[in-house]
Amino acid sequence: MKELSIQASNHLYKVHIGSGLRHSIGSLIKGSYPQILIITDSEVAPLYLEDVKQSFSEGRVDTAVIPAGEQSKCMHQYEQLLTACIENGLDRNSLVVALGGGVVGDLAGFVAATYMRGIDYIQVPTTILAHDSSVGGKVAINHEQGKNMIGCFYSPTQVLYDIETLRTLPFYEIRSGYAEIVKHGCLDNPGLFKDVISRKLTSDIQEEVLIDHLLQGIAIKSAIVEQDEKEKGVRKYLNLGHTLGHAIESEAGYGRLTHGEAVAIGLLFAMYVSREKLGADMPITELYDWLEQHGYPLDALKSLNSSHLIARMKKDKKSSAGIVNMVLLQKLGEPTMMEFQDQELNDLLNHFQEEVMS
Ligand SMILES: NC(=O)c1ccc[n+]([C@@H]2O[C@H](COP(=O)([O-])OP(=O)(O)OC[C@H]3O[C@@H](n4cnc5c(N)ncnc54)[C@H](O)[C@@H]3O)[C@@H](O)[C@H]2O)c1
Ligand SMILES: O=C(O)C(=O)C[C@@H](O)[C@H](O)[C@H](O)COP(=O)(O)O
Ligand SMILES: [Zn+2]
Repeated sequence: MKELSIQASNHLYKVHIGSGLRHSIGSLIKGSYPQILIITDSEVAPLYLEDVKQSFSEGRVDTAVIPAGEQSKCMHQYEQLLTACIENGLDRNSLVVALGGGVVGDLAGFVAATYMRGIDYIQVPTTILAHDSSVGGKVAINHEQGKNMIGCFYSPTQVLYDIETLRTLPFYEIRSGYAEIVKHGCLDNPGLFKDVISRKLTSDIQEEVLIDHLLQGIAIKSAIVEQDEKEKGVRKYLNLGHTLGHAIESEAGYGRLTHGEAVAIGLLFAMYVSREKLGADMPITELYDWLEQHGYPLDALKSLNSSHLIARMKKDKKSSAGIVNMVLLQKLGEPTMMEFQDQELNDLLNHFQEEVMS
């Protein structure tokens, strides 16, 4: 089992990565909780809920299952889960277990953050993408007008990552998760970026390779989060590819593209803008070819209206007074921020479509 520690503002928590951990969640948890609510989704439940439930030998364990998919990161599911907390009699000594991908993690984390003004929760990630979402403490639900608009910073007390669960992911969820690994490489480890895009992803990636990529991604993320938990400065860099990515997700309709697919298009755009505005030498063609080879839906942008996308980018959390603030790269491994007015962004988006995406 591999282990990493992350220093949050008010506690230190560990990330454990290993094979088959789901069978030992109950015994790996630090502290004792008389009452536990496991929150998961309708696709993960038949696969892993019983294993996790059985791992608890003491305490009352209740479960709540939300419909799988991005649309569940919403006010309705949030309210239903709070009702489940109340009806199951959870109190301030109870624990929420978020068993699933980023949707369950963000939603269950937000429930834990707000129920009785905050109770403990642990993340039990089951997707590759959740190497990113399970650490750092950003928890949220979406609003029709924008991703993660309602949320807070609230770190888990532990992250228990059972690598064996990743074996049941469909291929498009593997590539979705890899978009955030590519992002982490672009931000702080050009070697990781180059390693990933030199590979052909398959459904049976070697376990050692996968663990190595996940650990490198988590290490990059946690180093940034430890410096700036509440995103006053350098944490904004973790949003590379998300200014356009989030606009695509909400404009297309939540769940039409996966988060990673939208971020992948956003990464290409960030590289394109970095080249145009900073003269940066960017591996745009290499990344494009790798994404295309793996079937990322690169033509999704064509069907979306540019001015609608810009309006959505202006509502991004990094924007201020309607001025869009994008993460760019001076070179691989050297992120920076730049502000954009609508017209310039509109021109860049149109040229990007013509020069890179067509
Ligand atoms: N909080 C953060 O820092 C952060 C970081 C990155 C992304 N996110 C959020 O994470 C979400 C995306 O997360 P995701 O990609 O994990 O999506 P997800 O949670 O929707 O999971 C993807 C799909 O895979 C299924 N699934 C999950 N685990 C499985 C398994 N082991 N085997 C088979 N199927 C499985 C799910 O049921 C779902 O249908 C987005 O809402 C995004 O905004 C948050
Ligand atoms: O942890 C962060 O900080 C990130 O930006 C990681 C992103 O991958 C993630 O998608 C995050 O939820 C985006 O946050 P948001 O504040 O832009 O909604
Ligand atoms: Zn993301």
